[in-house]
Amino acid sequence: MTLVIGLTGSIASGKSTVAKMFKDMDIPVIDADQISRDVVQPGEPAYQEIVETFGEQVLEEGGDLDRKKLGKVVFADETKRKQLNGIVHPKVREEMIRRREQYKQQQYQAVVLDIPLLFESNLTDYVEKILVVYVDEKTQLERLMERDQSGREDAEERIRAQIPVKKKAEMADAVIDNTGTVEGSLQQLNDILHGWDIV
Ligand SMILES: Nc1ncnc2c1ncn2[C@@H]1O[C@H](COP(=O)(O)OP(=O)(O)OP(=O)(O)O)[C@@H](O)[C@H]1O
Repeated sequence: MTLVIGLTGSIASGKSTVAKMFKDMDIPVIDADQISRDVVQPGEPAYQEIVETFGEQVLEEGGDLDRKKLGKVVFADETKRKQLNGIVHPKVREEMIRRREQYKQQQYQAVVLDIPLLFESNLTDYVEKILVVYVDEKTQLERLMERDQSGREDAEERIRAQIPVKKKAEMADAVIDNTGTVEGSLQQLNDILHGWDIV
């Protein structure tokens, strides 16, 4: 039996860092953000629908989707944003499930669905265990500003746009506190996986 683990957290809490630990253990990781970029590539299912809905103004010269322009078009308009999500989200979900089932068939011990907005998008039923990567607020802000070279206000606003990571931790089956060192977080991950009878 393959254990399906949902990996989530908040912006800059350390999800990618923990996802890499899973990959290093040869546990496959399905990356929702990557898939949401894949499904809008020319020739892929969501691409045509987006062009039909929003027009060629959202394309780059070479025909690729211009994500920045599209972002601008939907940013200020909730109806359009919903329209876009209505096109993209089902395709992303479909692809995540397809890959999840593939890994199950291959009888991996575990498969990880890396979904930053697992709670916000109500995808908790897609997984069996929820693992939240937590970090305290001060460290989160510092790491976000450092990584993205962004100002305090901008970083605070992006953090506020998601459910607070403390709240997510309360809804998790297991929590990694990534406020300390990466080595410390790896130790916590190993302990959690032992508890789930993996590796
Ligand atoms: N334990 C740690 N100690 C020091 N720095 C860390 C630690 N964990 C992560 N970082 C750094 O903090 C930043 C955020 O980590 P990471 O990119 O893994 O977060 P994330 O949750 O995937 O973020 P996002 O959702 O924004 O993509 C990165 O620059 C990363 O190198």
